[in-house]
Amino acid sequence: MNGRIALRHVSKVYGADPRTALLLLAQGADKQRVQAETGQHVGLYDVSLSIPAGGIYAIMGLSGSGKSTLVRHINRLVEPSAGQVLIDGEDVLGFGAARLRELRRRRISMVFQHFGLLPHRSVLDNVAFGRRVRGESRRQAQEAARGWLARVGLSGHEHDYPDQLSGGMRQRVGLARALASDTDILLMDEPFSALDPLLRDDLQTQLLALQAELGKTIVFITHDVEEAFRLGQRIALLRDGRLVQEGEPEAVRQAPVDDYVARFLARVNGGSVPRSTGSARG
Ligand SMILES: Nc1ncnc2c1ncn2[C@@H]1O[C@H](COP(=O)(O)OP(=O)(O)OP(=O)(O)O)[C@@H](O)[C@H]1O
Repeated sequence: MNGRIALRHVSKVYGADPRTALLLLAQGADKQRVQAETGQHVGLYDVSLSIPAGGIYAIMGLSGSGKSTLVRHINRLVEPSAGQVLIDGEDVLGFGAARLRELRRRRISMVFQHFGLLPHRSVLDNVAFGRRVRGESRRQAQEAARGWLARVGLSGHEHDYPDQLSGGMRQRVGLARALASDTDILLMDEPFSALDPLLRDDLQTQLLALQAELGKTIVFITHDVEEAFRLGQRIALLRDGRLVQEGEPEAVRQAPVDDYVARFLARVNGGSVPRSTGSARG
């Protein structure tokens, strides 16, 4: 089964000669060796996974493990060195410029860690932006934007500018903007990482409620295992560009495939490190 989004054997090498790097990787070299021998950076290697429609799929891993690289393949902000990226069974690599633009405007929106707001536009115009780009009238787009700002608790701030808001409020604007775009897929790249724990908890609760109500397909990157387990209906763990384990949180928690995963999971196991099973994924 494909799922809404599927990656098939996706590899990404940042550098001028990905073929040499891919050959080394196929021979069993790791990311560090590829870098030492070719000077190139491995973003991802041979990642295949399937993201079901209508749930939150959490992607976790340490810094540099390839999380952003993976997610940016979905809207083709990053082009793979090898492999396929499918949305509803269609390979987005085959899309021409016009279809790609449509994909980004109508199907997929993105929320970034550092908000990505337009500094010289009001909060209202930031949230309305995606709808304006799609050709909606200013009045209609602003009306929808007002509704989403109310949903994330920001009524009364429509005419503020981003730099007048706290980090938590800016992130709510980012979320409202993505929701206002009315896309069925939401990519969220460490959206809550810069926030203090209480705010973070609050936004996680809000995201879970919104997802349950709206049924969007959300791909959520985090380096925080507790956040991944709280939000994800499925989780994937990356290490050095490779997918180490993927599945439902409880299944992963009960049966980590190796000691690395077991140590990574220690925090959601009350500090104890479960024994790895050494079994297959999932
Ligand atoms: N534009 C780029 N040019 C060269 N190397 C890159 C580029 N983008 C990412 N990389 C490398 O690819 C690897 C994966 O990076 P990526 O940003 O996807 O990881 P990440 O898990 O999202 O990290 P973080 O949590 O720090 O954001 C890293 O080694 C990184 O240095």
